[in-house]
Amino acid sequence: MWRGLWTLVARAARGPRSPRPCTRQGSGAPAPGSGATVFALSSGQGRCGIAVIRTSGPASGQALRSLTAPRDLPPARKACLRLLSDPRSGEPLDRALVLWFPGPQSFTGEDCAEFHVHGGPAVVSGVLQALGSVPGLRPAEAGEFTRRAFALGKLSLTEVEGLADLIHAETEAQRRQALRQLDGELSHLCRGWAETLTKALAHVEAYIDFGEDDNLEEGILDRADSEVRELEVALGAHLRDARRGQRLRSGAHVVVAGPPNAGKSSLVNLLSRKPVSIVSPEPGTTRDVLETPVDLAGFPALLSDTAGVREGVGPVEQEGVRRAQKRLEQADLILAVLDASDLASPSSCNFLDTVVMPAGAGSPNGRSQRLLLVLNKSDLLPAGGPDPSADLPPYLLLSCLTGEGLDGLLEALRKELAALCGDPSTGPPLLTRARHQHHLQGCLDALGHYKQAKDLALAAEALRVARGHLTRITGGGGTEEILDIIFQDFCVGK
Ligand SMILES: Nc1nc2c(ncn2[C@@H]2O[C@H](COP(=O)(O)OP(=O)(O)OP(=O)(O)O)[C@@H](O)[C@H]2O)c(=O)[nH]1
Ligand SMILES: [K+]
Ligand SMILES: [Mg+2]
Repeated sequence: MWRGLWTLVARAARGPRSPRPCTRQGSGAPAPGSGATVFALSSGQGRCGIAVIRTSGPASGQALRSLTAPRDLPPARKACLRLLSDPRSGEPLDRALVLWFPGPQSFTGEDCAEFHVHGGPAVVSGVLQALGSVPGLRPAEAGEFTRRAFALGKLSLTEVEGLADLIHAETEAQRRQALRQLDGELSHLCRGWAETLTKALAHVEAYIDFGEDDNLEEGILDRADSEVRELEVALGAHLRDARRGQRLRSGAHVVVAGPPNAGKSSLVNLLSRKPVSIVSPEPGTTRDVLETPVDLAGFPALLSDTAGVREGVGPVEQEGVRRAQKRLEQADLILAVLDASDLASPSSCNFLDTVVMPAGAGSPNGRSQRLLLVLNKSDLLPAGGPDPSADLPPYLLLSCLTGEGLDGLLEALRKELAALCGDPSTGPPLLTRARHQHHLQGCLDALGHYKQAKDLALAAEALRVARGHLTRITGGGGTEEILDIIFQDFCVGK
């Protein structure tokens, strides 16, 4: 009987289809293994000290031999100095380091070669042209190296996404998150969850096949139920965190708001270290929402400058105020700016009552919004600090003019953003894309169907659907359509 059960475990683990086919069709670039060997410049464009050109495919060894003298292959994975010359004319092109990576121990899993040449444009184009003349070689499409690595099982889909994010990472926190994803933490987690479902499915199928059999382990369906319950809790916890990884990838929305002339635009310019917004003593200078991507204390953010909130103004400014309010509703974090020397003015009081206080108590739609209150122009304050009669929530003092208080503000921002985006160096791996969130939710919904299923066949089917969602996160079965989207992010040579 136990043998019967383990056959089922194995069958369920294999699933209805092989999860990782070795060749893929219909995904833009030609399927790997189709015989073509590709080459591209993999380092950046332009004049540089060293440029790296690489090839991947069965003719890589031939390409290396055709361009180098002596014409033997260097030892695997060892850099060797070689004279490169054009195989057609014999003309010397460069003296360069070459590397030979026989498959499958290479980035793509295929035979690969690397040429580390001097980075001048003429050398690079000479070597690229020489490679193009070798039979069986053609230029690589954008992302084709990584695509081949994925197709040959060298990288999972989440690792591919991590690699794309690493190439585009602009802040420290983004780099940390991308590196963790590239290291396979998210794929590992998803595979573990999928295994749990495989076990639960095996138990249900065993009961379907041998339910009447006395030899079947007792409580086998209860075991499946408790596995599903544990998984639901784990998935729920990750989904609650879902927006954090995405914020870290694309930047948290930080909206600078306040009454006219409080110094909002001055603060935006200070934080972004460039003159993004016009600053002037005239109230109502900023009329539209101005967005600028910034690195705030190591976290990526999209900073929005907005029109000063006040009433009784002309139609254009009124529209600016309406847009400011709309943007406030979408903010992940509000930077509320008031003029410290003007706290008793009607516009300051109005802003405190309508924006600052409600944010602390939970916004109208029930979810509380993060807000930092900044009292700007501290240089204008008397020695005793801001007007003690103003009943204020916790605040930070700042002078955009002198820069005093900026360090304190940056530290407060770092804490807020770490809470919003999650700390990429600790804790469980984050879901970095809407795609991950979609499949986790799909998995959770299917587990709901499992619990409500009226018969065991439907219950088993629900588990298969749930597991299908998890395997699609890491790139198993039916992901062709998203491959193109993901590989669009890659440049030629990656
Ligand atoms: N003394 C002093 N003046 C400041 C400080 N910050 C800004 N200002 C001045 O305050 C005036 C208004 O600054 P802005 O940055 O244009 O203010 P704003 O809130 O964007 O104004 P609107 O866009 O019109 O709503 C300008 O003259 C600034 O030079 C500060 O810390 N100290
Ligand atoms: K102004
Ligand atoms: Mg302004």
